[in-house]
Amino acid sequence: MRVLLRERCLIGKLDFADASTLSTAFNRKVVGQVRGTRSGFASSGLVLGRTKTGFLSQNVAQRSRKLANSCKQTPRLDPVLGSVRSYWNSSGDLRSAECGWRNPKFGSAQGSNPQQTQKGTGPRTAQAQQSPVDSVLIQDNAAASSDSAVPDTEAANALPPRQVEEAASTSQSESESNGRGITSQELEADPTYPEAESSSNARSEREDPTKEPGTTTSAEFSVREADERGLSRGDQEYVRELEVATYAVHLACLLSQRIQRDILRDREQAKLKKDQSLVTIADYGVQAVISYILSEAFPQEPLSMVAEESSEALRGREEMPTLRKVVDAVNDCLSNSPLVGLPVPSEPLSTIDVLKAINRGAHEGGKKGRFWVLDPVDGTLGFVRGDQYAVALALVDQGEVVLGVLGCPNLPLRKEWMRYGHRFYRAAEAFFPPEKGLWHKGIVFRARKGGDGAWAEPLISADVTLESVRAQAMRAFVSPVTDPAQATFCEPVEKANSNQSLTAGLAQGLGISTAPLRAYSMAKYGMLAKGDAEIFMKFARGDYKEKIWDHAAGCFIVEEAGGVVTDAGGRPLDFSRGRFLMGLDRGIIASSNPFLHRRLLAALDASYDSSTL
Ligand SMILES: Nc1ncnc2c1ncn2[C@@H]1O[C@H](COP(=O)(O)OS(=O)(=O)O)[C@@H](OP(=O)(O)O)[C@H]1O
Ligand SMILES: [Mg+2]
Repeated sequence: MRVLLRERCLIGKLDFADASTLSTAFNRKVVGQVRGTRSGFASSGLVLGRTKTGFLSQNVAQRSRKLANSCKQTPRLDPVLGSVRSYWNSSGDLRSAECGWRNPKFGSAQGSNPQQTQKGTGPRTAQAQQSPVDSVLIQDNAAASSDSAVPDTEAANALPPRQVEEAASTSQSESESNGRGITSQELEADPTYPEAESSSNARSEREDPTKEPGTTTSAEFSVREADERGLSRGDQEYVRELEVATYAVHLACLLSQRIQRDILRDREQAKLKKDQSLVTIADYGVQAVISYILSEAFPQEPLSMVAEESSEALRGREEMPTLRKVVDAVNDCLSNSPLVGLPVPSEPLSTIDVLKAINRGAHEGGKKGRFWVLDPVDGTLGFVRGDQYAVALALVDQGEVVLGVLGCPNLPLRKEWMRYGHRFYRAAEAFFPPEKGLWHKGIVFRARKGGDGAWAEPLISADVTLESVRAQAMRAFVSPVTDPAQATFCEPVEKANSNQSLTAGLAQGLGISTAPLRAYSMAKYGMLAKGDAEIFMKFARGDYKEKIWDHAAGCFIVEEAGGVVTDAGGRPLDFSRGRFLMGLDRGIIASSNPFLHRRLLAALDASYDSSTL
């Protein structure tokens, strides 16, 4: 009798030194290694399998090596997924192993010929002979995604351009003058924007039929809970704001996830702004969704928000297809509102509604009053590359950050994964099913002043209820490590955004021995808040002025998780001086505890040479 076992393995160009980290991350044993050279590029990798027998490992390694050598194009950057079939006889001896793999980059499946690869002495089973080597297990995440919803441009072109341009150019001063930005006449004149059928259908399906008009929303419920628990007024402050902000970020993350999948299929969707920074439909869409939800939840006062995007770049006839996509994405996203206990808008938002919502982000900030601070898609570069990014929302009251919500849709629960590209993580996740709960879908951090520290919860998704997400929420704590030699530091990926030679020198001075963890976006603050790294450093070059939306939410979350964030002079970041972090001394540093922070400041004092920046 023969037993056919199908082993799924992961083959990738990974450093063998990473074996233990990777096998911990996978909770799998490393069973083989691939080495080979082709076209001048070294091809090497690991084979991870579920088996515990070294027997398979040898065979797999041999087969994989042959495959690597026989391929015209060896994988250079992306890890490659493959499969191994092994044939065992009844006594447990391996008769043959076959290995196939595919480089998603080049799209061609590579596989060994079953006839040639058979090593065993016994005859092959009919089943084994008939089925070809399963050389393509999973495709690149983006290609496999089923989302489409790319609207036709005809309807968008039907919009009178003048009206849209006017709406797009509404300045904050105008919007402050009437509190809503666009006059009711303009609103009425809004042409019947082709209402997305899908949005209204989705809405009627999703609308909670059990919810009576006038019943409490979850946000109200929290306030009531707080009342019942007899909390003082001070303790209750910002409870409702935090709830609404958290729901808004959860929902907006769904929008960003969808657009990220679209972008990975079609990179043309990312555009350059005038300042040469990237912008996508997600930036506008997330800003509109969050702005809309906040202004609906707190209608008593006009929404004040300092946010990265303005609709200026959406002006003009040629931008109408983009604008149309933004409006569709916003309505599609808001149709999911019941997922977070919020009502669906009675009518889908019109183009003007969306432009107005985006333009509410033009507040100047400052010391007085309350304003929200939003980076709709922080780490746009990571976003378009299918990697880390964050949706970051904070509330500033009288110049002080009082709550923060940081959505990190691609942040893995296990820090080992941060050493690898996120697309690898997604592909491998499909390969080795997640071990723990809902955390593989992304993480949302939240905290408020006077609350009980920072919390992390899994990101909601279409099939995951708010209740199940909340049931898994955990307090987020910074790492307990105090020995710099044991510490990990993180920093921006791009050299242009931070002086990496300066940070390398500082790390060396501190005795940090591990390589820096480079990650896009405020996900780095998230990593600190959940104990994945002990230090964060960013030293912008030249006269670059840091923006408050790039740090407000992340900085607050880290502090609430027990960490310290200052500038390089040891002063707290000042979010009360407008849209920029004015008066910043050199750069931004964050540590998991005051002890490490003092050591870092001392190292900075010792090694800082102003000519290096
Ligand atoms: N020259 C320069 N120096 C320093 N910082 C800059 C610079 N240019 C842009 N930015 C801001 O940095 C934000 C991205 O920071 P990251 O930590 O994600 O950087 S990196 O992409 O990982 O290198 C990025 O945020 P997003 O625009 O939201 O991506 C910018 O606000
Ligand atoms: Mg940013």
